Order: sequence, then structure tokens, then C-alpha cells
Amino acid sequence: MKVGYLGPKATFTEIAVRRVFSGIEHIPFQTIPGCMDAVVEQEVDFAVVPLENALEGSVNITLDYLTQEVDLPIIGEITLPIKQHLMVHPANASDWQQVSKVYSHSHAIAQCHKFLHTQLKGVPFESVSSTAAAAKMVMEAPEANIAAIANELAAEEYGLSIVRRNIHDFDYNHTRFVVLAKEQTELKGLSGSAHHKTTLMVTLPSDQAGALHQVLSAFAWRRINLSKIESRPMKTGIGNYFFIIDLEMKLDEVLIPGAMAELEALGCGVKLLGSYPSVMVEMN
Ligand SMILES: O=C(O)C(=O)Cc1ccccc1
Repeated sequence: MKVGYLGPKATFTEIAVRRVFSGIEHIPFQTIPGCMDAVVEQEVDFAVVPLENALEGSVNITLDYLTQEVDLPIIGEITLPIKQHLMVHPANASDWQQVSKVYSHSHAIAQCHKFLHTQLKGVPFESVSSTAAAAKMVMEAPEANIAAIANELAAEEYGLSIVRRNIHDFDYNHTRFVVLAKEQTELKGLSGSAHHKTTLMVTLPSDQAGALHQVLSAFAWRRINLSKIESRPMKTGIGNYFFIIDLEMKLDEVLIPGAMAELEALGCGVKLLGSYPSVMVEMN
């Protein structure tokens, strides 16, 4: 068995993988679509990809690729606390305040905007494919005084010096990762979880007044709790959106199928993206 993740080694995604998958091979991929394609091509059995951060919101490439390019069920969710650190090559540890550029994943940069604006004012930043990819770049270029924003494991893995710890702008910084597979599978690492969610993709009938209100009513009168609703562009024209809706319950035989049937009767398109256990893990 193999699990693919957004690499290289020591990304936050790999930390999430390590907490849930033991005794199977962990394979890094350079991009989020690359991880998902690897499941489709059966190069790996599972993929773990970031979906949403508490400070920066959804990872749009994950939502869009999952809803529009591949057909893979979500079989689990892992929520991980995120701590961002500024790190440089040990050769530059004493003059880190003179760094010429800061590299990281776009979400990590966004989580540290206040720090960058106040402590490294005017220093340009650039987003790369992951936090660990940034750490690896810094390790490979000791002659350039550049910095990465990444986690503690990446500093260890790539031999970097952490010069400022916990530089994320708000303490409550968590990221949700989803586990994808080719088919619905029960994950051993998540089987003890008492918390389940169900995610639906809903498209509205065009030009129908009150359609979103009716969609929400279908959940409301059944007392199904929504933990998230997100709109994403259909990419067919301005104003054309679909919705991704997270329900705080496991797929049952009555309430969710009833709500889905009601939405279809209203003229909506409804697709089940997954019903899955959810765990919160520690950083360690
Ligand atoms: O780049 C990483 O390390 C990732 O796993 C993606 C990510 C980036 C920022 C916060 C959480 C996950």
C-alpha cells in the first residue's frame, strides 16, 4: 500500500500523513493535482492533500481539481495545528535580517503577512509549491541569503536554522487535509473517530429566485448542521457558481438521501463527494 502527498519530505501534509498512515510507503508529489492523478492512475492507493486553512480559507486548487477534474471520494479528514517558523541556511543565521527574499507556499506566506510586513518590511516574498520545497531551496543555496517559512521537521530535514519561531499571525492556525482514494475504503488510522462529515457539491438551477435559500431549507428543516458552505466559479461565465457544502453527520439512510432528493426535485445538480471520519491530530 502507498500514500501520495504534497511533497517534498517534511511538508505539513507529510506530518498529517505520518499521524494517520503507519507501515505503508509515503510517496511525495510536487503538486496537488499530481497527488490526485497518482490515485487515478493507481500509482498510489491514497492521496492526502490540504483543503482548508483556518486563517487563509480554502485551498482552491484542491477544491477545483477534486470537483472538476477527477472523480475520487473523500474517505477521511485530518486536522493539524500549524506552526510556521522562519528559517535560513546556518551560514546566514546571524544576518537573517538582511535576507533578500522569503520563499514558501502561498498559504504559509498569507498566514504570516503581519510578521513579514512588520519584521521584514520591504523584503520580497515568493510562493513555491510547498513549505518544504522552500526549505529545500534555502538549503541548496547557502551563498544566497534567502529564507523559508516552513515547519520544524523541514528545518531538521534540510539542516536549516530557525531564526524566528511561531511567526503565524494568529495562534489558532489549523489546516484540514483530506484523504482521497479510488473507491470508498475504511481507513484503519481513522476508524476510532466519533466525528463524521459528509460533503456535497451542489449546482443551482439557473435564474431561479431563492434557489440557494431553498437548498439551505432542505438541510435546515431536517436539522442537519452545516459546518461549511463555499462557492466556487463553474468557469463557464461570470456569476456561474457551484457550492460545496459540508454536513456535520455521517451519510445515513433517511435524512441526507431525503435532502439530496429534495434538491434534485428543485432542479439542482447534487453530487456526493464523500462521507468520512474526521480526526484532529497533534503536531508533536
Ligand atoms: O506546503 C506545505 O507544507 C503543505 O503541506 C501545504 C500547506 C501550506 C501551509 C499550511 C498548511 C499546508
